Amino acid sequence: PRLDLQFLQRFLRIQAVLFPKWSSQNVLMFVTLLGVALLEQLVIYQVGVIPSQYYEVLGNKDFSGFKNLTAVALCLIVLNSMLKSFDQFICNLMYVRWRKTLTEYLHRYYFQGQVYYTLNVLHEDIDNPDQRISQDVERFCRQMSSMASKLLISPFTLGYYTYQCFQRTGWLGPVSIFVYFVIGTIVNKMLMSPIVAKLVHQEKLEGNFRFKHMQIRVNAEPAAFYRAGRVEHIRTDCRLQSLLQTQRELMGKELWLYIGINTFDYVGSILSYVVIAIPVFSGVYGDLEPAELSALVSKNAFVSIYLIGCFTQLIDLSSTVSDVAGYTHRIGELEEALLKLSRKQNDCESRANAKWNLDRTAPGDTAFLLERVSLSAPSSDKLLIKDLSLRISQGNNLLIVGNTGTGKTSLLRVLGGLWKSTHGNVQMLTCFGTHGVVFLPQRPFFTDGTLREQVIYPLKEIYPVSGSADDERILRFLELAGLSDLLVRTGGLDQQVDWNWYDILSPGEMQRLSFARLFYLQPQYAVLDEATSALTEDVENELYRTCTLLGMTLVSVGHRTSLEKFHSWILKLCRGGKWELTRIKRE
Ligand SMILES: Nc1ncnc2c1ncn2[C@@H]1O[C@H](COP(=O)(O)OP(=O)(O)OP(=O)(O)O)[C@@H](O)[C@H]1O
Repeated sequence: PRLDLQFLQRFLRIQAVLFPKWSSQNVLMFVTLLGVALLEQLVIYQVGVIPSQYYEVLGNKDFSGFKNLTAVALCLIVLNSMLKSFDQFICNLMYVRWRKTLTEYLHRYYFQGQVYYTLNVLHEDIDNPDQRISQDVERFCRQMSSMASKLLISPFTLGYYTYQCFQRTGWLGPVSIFVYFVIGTIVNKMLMSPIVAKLVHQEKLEGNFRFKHMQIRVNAEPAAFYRAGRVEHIRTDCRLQSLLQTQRELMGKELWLYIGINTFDYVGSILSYVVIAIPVFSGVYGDLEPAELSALVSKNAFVSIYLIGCFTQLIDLSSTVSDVAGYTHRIGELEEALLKLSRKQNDCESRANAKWNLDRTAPGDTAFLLERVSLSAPSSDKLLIKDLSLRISQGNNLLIVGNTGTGKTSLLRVLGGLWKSTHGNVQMLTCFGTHGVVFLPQRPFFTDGTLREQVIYPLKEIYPVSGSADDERILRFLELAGLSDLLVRTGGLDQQVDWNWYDILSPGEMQRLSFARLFYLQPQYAVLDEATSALTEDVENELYRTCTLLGMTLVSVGHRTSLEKFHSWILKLCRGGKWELTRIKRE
């Protein structure tokens, strides 16, 4: 990542997100900021020429002029400070708006379909997408807003003060200042490029460090059983060290940039006097009195110092610009990956729909149709399943068995659309959810919120829309799942709890709660991936019986032979992609 064309393209794309229309709120805020900043500049100019007026009234010993000038100066200063504060306030508001717009934009793609899964599990070229969305976007918007008003106003101030400087010093003043600025910019550009690359790397390491802490937080219990404190301490410190090492290197590179910026600042302040000295020594102001000359010098000095100041401010922004460039690359990379994945997903969906419309050979009671499907694990050549043809239809419960790592869950991933098959055709002829298929993954999933929200998940609202009837259903299904006591612990279905469900439920309780959810959703097809592995055989029997009574067709992965009685087919996966599909005989 550098300050190159790619940076410009990514930056412009982000700007298009931040300012989607001319009438958008962000544009209006920007225009207001421009108005306030311009007004501020007008007042600054008036404040800037006050010292020269003081020279004049003091030189002429004009007391009433002095009083008037002091009154005007006080008013201008109050106005100036108010405008400056407003400027800051609008910048802060813009920061919040930008963050909202950009984060929501990224969320839209991130949570679309299974993009978040693909990005986190299968896409290895994008590191820490969570950190990019939460931290990098925040820093990008903060840095942008901190330089917004300075950047926005600079064309106006540069134009105005160049004209003023030209009027007072002729072409020599503005031209020498411009040349000075161009040299400064070229030097700074060279110093900034390595910083951008380093910053991108530093943010990656920052994400890795945070992830390590998150890993400990989520797995605190198993880690504590292993007495993993010492080893995790070493590993976490190791990540911290490499992060700090990169930060030190970044600071080393920034040192050269700061040397460049400060030299530019101080040489600039001398340059302003050189610009004024030229007409003074060349005799342009030979006929002026000393008081008049000092007033004129003060006025001219303000103009040229201000012009140099404008350029210096731009150069001073170099460190902010290099930060913005770093974050732009990280957010830009994420945006590109998100757009690519969501486009791919849309393509797949439309292709699936096209097939759905054209191919009407599949009977209406079929959920999945697999034709000569082969699949291997992502980024590996290991063949898990070869040429599997299968139809999963209503009433034909299927049990998938096989040794560890033979691809049982992988087959479910293909059915669920998380993975693509390497060969063959997989059709899902039903929908996800209450009228179609619901998956219970191997690791139960809970969200934050009340007990009701856990049971009705992923539905957002009560289903069906009948308050008390729904409550009764939930209570009944919690009882069927053997979780009536949970209701007492939570203090009711809708009691807000501030605990983490993973910490307070045992693995068995988690599986029971997943079943309560399944009963509530009551889909036509239930895909259960070792969903009763933490429960006794008796409880397993109970839960499976309830599923059958509720009319669900089951596709289960499991190791226990006791499961066979609930299924009519058994698919055994063997090593090397081999498989056997047999009908289970009833005694
Ligand atoms: N995201 C992934 N990237 C690469 N390989 C993976 C990924 N997920 C799983 N695998 C590999 O794919 C193979 C099949 O995994 P799968 O989870 O389907 O096994 P399984 O048959 O369900 O095993 P188990 O009985 O232990 O649940 C394993 O060798 C596993 O290491």
